[in-house]
Amino acid sequence: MDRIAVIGAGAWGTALAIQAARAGGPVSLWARDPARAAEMARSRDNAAHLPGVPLPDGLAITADPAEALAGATLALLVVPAQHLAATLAPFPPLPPSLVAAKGVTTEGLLFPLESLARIRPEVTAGILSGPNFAAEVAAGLPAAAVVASRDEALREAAIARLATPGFRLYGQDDPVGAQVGGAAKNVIAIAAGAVMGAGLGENARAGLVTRGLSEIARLAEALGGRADTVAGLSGLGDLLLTCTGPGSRNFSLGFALGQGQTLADILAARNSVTEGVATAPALLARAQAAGVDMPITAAVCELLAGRHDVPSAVRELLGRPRRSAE
Ligand SMILES: NC(=O)c1ccc[n+]([C@@H]2O[C@H](COP(=O)([O-])OP(=O)(O)OC[C@H]3O[C@@H](n4cnc5c(N)ncnc54)[C@H](O)[C@@H]3O)[C@@H](O)[C@H]2O)c1
Ligand SMILES: O=P(O)(O)OC[C@H](O)CO
Repeated sequence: MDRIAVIGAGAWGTALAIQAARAGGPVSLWARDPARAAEMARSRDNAAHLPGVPLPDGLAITADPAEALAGATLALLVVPAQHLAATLAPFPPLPPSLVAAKGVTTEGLLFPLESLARIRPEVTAGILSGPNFAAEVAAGLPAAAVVASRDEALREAAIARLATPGFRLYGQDDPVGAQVGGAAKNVIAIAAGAVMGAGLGENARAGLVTRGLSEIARLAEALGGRADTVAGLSGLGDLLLTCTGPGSRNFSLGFALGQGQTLADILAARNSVTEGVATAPALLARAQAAGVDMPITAAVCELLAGRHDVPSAVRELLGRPRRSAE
């Protein structure tokens, strides 16, 4: 079986490496900190990001990019969106790759495949995205996701190598729609959490998530993606998960904001990435550049910047002129 290199040993990279080992065949997992890589290799546990899940024997852990990529025919790039390009810049040539990060960069306003193309335009690439909490995938609980790439051979090879009956992968050819959905759902999840944390009720959340889906679809279409992708696993599916699952870091951050905690205090208590925080203003700027109205994203930006609290952000949203329903 072909070797998979997983680049990034946070919760999701580790879970995907476990899944790749479960699917059969050799797997390398690259962690950026050599001391952490050594500790993970010794203890067979990712104590910092996915504690208590044994790392399978077939999983080699290294902090050396060349060692991680040696012999790999597929790479999964699972570094947070803000750090993807800087992390990969010194790496040796990459094999065909799927990016599993979800976000937009503050610098350059880039979605993950755009970040990758800036530094490695020659790499055949796609997106792996869907409603997937790392801990559940690592535990082998059933999950589904999309492999979105314009390259059919990459889609088929990745699905053949990574899917199992419990991790169902669907190939599709709209990576733009998939990466817009994956990034933007983080922002809408912050909004949903804030509404719930402030006690505004289930009706408010359902309305917000539905309007959130609409604004994601508008942006995806403006950037060349498709509305049917946004209605699928990488859009609606992931929105459902992160706007209702308290295990979502974006939802729980919004919830804490809604309860009146400050952003600084919430972030200080975390050692994990909450992509929606940096992504919200970048997504809004990208949407504005494309002439797309994203009022919920704009409200989340105001909330994160401390310019509005939840009730005033909601009042502003409700006071907007109505569009016809979409
Ligand atoms: N955790 C999940 O359930 C999940 C599921 C699907 C997608 N994702 C996406 O996967 C990506 C990675 O998230 P995660 O949950 O695995 O991370 P995590 O929160 O578990 O860990 C943070 C990761 O960020 C890395 N990091 C921190 N600062 C960095 C820097 N300056 N440069 C490079 N790397 C740095 C750390 O080494 C670590 O690997 C994100 O885009 C996230 O949205 C996560
Ligand atoms: O915990 P979150 O909010 O970062 O969401 C994790 C995944 O993206 C869910 O699909």
